Formats: sequence, C-alpha cells, structure tokens
Amino acid sequence: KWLFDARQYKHIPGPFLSRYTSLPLALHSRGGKRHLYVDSLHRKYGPLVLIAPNHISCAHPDAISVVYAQGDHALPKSDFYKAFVMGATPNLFNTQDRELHSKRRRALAHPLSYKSVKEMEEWIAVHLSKLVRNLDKLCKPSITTNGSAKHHSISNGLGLGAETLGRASGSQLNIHAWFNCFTFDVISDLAFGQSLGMLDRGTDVLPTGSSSKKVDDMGVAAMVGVRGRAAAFLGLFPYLVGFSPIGMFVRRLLTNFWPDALIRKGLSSSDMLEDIATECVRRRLTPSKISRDDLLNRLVNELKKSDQLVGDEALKEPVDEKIVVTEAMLLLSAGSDTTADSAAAILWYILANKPVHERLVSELDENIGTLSQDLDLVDVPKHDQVKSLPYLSATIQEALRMFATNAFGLPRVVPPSVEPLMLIGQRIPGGTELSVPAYTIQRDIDIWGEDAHQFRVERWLQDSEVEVKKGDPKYLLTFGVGPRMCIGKNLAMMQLQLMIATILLRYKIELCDPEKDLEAIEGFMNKPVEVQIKISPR
Ligand code: HEM
Repeated sequence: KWLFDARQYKHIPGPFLSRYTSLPLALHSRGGKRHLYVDSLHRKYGPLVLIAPNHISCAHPDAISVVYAQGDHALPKSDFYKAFVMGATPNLFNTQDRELHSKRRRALAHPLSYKSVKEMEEWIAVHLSKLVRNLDKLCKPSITTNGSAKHHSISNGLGLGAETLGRASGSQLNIHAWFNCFTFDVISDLAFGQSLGMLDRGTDVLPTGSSSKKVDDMGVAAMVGVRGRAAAFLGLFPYLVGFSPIGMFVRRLLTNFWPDALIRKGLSSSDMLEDIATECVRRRLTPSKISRDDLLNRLVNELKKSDQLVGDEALKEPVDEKIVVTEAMLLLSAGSDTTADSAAAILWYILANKPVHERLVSELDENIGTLSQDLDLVDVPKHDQVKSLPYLSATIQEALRMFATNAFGLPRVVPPSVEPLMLIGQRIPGGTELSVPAYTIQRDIDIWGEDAHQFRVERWLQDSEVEVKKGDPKYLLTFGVGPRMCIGKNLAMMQLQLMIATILLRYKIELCDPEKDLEAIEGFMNKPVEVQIKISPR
C-alpha cells in the first residue's frame, strides 16, 4: 500500500523522502516552523507539493474554494485532528463526523453570534479595565522609603523552559503576556462562568489547589501553547492517537514514555487543562451557584434544545456534563491565546511602523477622545466606538495578513469513496489529504502584488492615495474558510479592536528593540515569542 500510495502521486512534485514518510514535515513541525518549510517547498516545486506520503499542499488561490468547500462538496477534516483529543468525547473542533459537527455548530453558533457577543460586552469591559489598571501601575514606578524608584515586578507565568513569559520592570514589559491574561480571563469568565483571575493575580499561573491534578508552575498560556505544539506534531502520526480505548491507552503511554519532553509536556498539559475545565464547569453547573446569561448558559440551553427538549422542559433536564466540559474546554483553548497572539502581533506591526502608529492615534483621538486617566475610574471605549474606524480595521487586517496566526494549511481529506477530484488541472485520488498554506497564500504576489511582503495598510482602504493592489478578504485565511471556519471570529474581532484601541489611546508605547524582528513559534497556531515594549501614560 505504501509503494502504491507513492506511485499514485508521481505527477505531484515534492521532496523524495516525503513520498514515503511524514518525518521531514514532522521535524519542521517539531521545530515550530512548519509554515516556513512548506513555503520554501512551494517556491521550489510550484503550487502543488507532496509534503507527506498522501498529503498535497495547494498554494493556489483557486484551491481555497475546493479544499474548504461548503455544502455537499465540503471535505471532512483529516485524521490529523485525532491528536486534538480533549476528554473522552469529540468536540466541535476535532470531530470528523459531519452530523455531530452540524449539531454542535448549531449549538454554539447562536451563543457566539455578533448579537450574543455584544450582549456580553460589559463582562469584556470589566477585564479590559483590569488590564488597564495593571498597566497603569506598571507605568508609574513607585518610590521606596529611601527615595529610589522601585520597579513593579510581575511573575507572569512561565514559558516552556524557565524563561519568564511576562516580566516587567518599570516601564518595560512583555505586552503579549498581559494580552494572554486578558483573553484567558475573558473566555474563562464567559465559558466557565468564572474568570481564572489572571489579571487580579498578575500571573497566568493558577494558585495551588485550583486543580486536583498537579498543576506545576507552568502558566495556563504555556500549557495551551505546548499542547498545540504536541498535537500539531502527533497529528502527523494519527494512528498513534484517537478516541478509541486503544488510542487512549497509547496516549497514556506517550504521556509517560515518549522520548521528547515537549510532547510529554504537551500531553500532560492537555490533561491538566481538562481537569481545570471540569472543575470550573462542575462548580458552575451546581444549582446553588449564581446563574447568569453568559456563554456557558447559552451553550447549555442550545445543547438541550438540540436534544429535542424545548422551553421549560429543556431547562429542567440535566445536560450531559461531559459534552459541556469538552466544549467549554475547547473554547478556553481555541478562544484565548489565539486572540492574545494576534493582538501582540498586530501591536508589534503598528509599533514597527511609526506613520501607521501616528495615524491610528489621530483616528482614535478624533473619534473617541480622552478616556479617564483616574485609576479608580478606569474607563475603556465601547465597541460601537471602535468597530467601524476605517484605519484601525485596515491595520488589523493587514497585520493579520502579514503575521498569519493560522499559518500552515488546515488539512482536509478527499473521501476514499468519491471520484478523483480535479484541483488546478490535476487529478487528486480519494484518500488524499489536502491543505492550503495560509502563510504562503497571504504573501502570494499574484494575489497581493509585488509588495506582498510589505506591511501596507493602504491596501485595505477604499480612498487610499497610495498606489497599491487592493486587499481581498477572501484570501485572508486567519479565521479559516468554509464550514469549519472559526466560530469565535466575532468575539475575537471585538476583543482585538478593543485591546488595540485602548492601549493606543491611553499609553505612549514603543518597541524595546525596534531592530529586532517579530519572533514566532508555531504549534497548531503561530505564536509570537514575546513583544517587549516601553510604556508610559500619554
Ligand atoms: C484571533 C483569534 C482567533 C483565530 C486566529 C482563530 C482561528 C481559527 C481557525 C483558523 C479555525 C479553523 C480551524 C480548522 O479548520 O482546523 C478556527 C476554528 C475554531 N475557533 Fe477560532 N480563532 C480565533 C479565536 C477564537 C475564539 C475567540 C473562539 C471562541 C470563543 C474560537 C473558537 C473556535 C472554534 C470552536 C473552532 C472550531 C470550529 C469548527 O470546527 O466548526 N476561536 N479558529
């Protein structure tokens, strides 16, 4: 079968080794640079490349609507997603079953609609205000008894090794770590009915005793990150993982004995996250606890409705706790660091481009004006004030194009039973995995023009005086495309617009090292390593 597989792809170019093994791809994935490797292969071999024995990467604009097609032509997610097991049941993100997906998607679509997210804006504002209070304090070094300036320090969660994720001294801090605290607090508040309290504690390390399993000194952001890296690697060997009892058993073995510490840590982080989510959801579902109309409440109601129970009857029935936990945990892992990573990258691009920074500040000043600078009255903009600002929206689009939070191609599979599929003039046999590499598409000069590698906000502006090829959102793959595209986009965009606007309105900021490029490491998503800024009140 192995040799047969290799023969049926002989018309597709690619590295010799990749015809027989996924190892080259896996090694680049383990190194956190898969998208750059695949991009280099496209530059060498052209738009279709065999990157693993039955996996074709398609860097062509026409491939997007075929690989991520809607309706009857939709291709299911490939076995790669088996590595994203969380709990013992599949969730909206990792299920390969079309019916289960539609059912769960319906249950979450309403709670995450723009209208519903807008109704939860006040909870987001509470956390934004806490973020600002923390940054305000860090902006102003306090004076010690001997008169010297004392720097506020923050131990803010640990990265993979011993490096501190968000240390701040005086007016220098890693804004990425603070964005993580903010987005984790928001999503845990909305999805678990209780925030993880990171902004209150100034750290993403949970207090001891918050979980029955051992949560060592690793921050939750690092747990989510390392879990993504392990899954992105193991997904290339899907026969090792999965929901079956054997898959679960093998997973246990891997967690304890896999020779690579990163993979072991990723698997045990997944267990720890599950443990945290289970405890939070269980606490929240206890009848005596306060109930409020947040994401968890809406999700529970929708799940009950999808079980054909309606009205009062639905509310009386207990919902399957396992399903709520698995979906709430998905929201925690899918809806937190992704937003923080994107916000950190957007801010980096703004600060690295002074004219863009200045124009944004003028737009915000003209449209919003000053916010309260009084620590006790921390005031943040409303989403209605920022959502339609043209320069802010264009900057966010352009930074997401350049950074590509979702950078590698999300794999789908041609069902074995169907007729070979035609893709940009080539026959693709059933059973083939296909993906469209977001990073490569988002920097393709045929789509974006000769300046595709340059940060040009003007390409998204209607009335730009600068000569530039216009941007087309259908080639921006940040949130995915098709039936499996991001369901949390409304919430993510709302947070991104509010975070960036608030920070720019309130503070004078600059990069600590403007000469340094934005460093990123990729797991399932691409993540900035850190963004160190100098910050002071405006
Ligand atoms: C800037 C932030 C975000 C980015 C870049 C992002 C990106 C993505 C992408 C690319 C996908 C498709 C994944 C695939 O096909 O394998 C996806 C799916 C998903 N995202 Fe997001 N996301 C973000 C924020 C959020 C938020 C805030 C939430 C939840 C509140 C969320 C929940 C989900 C879920 C549940 C799915 C699975 C949808 C399905 O399979 O039907 N995401 N996201």
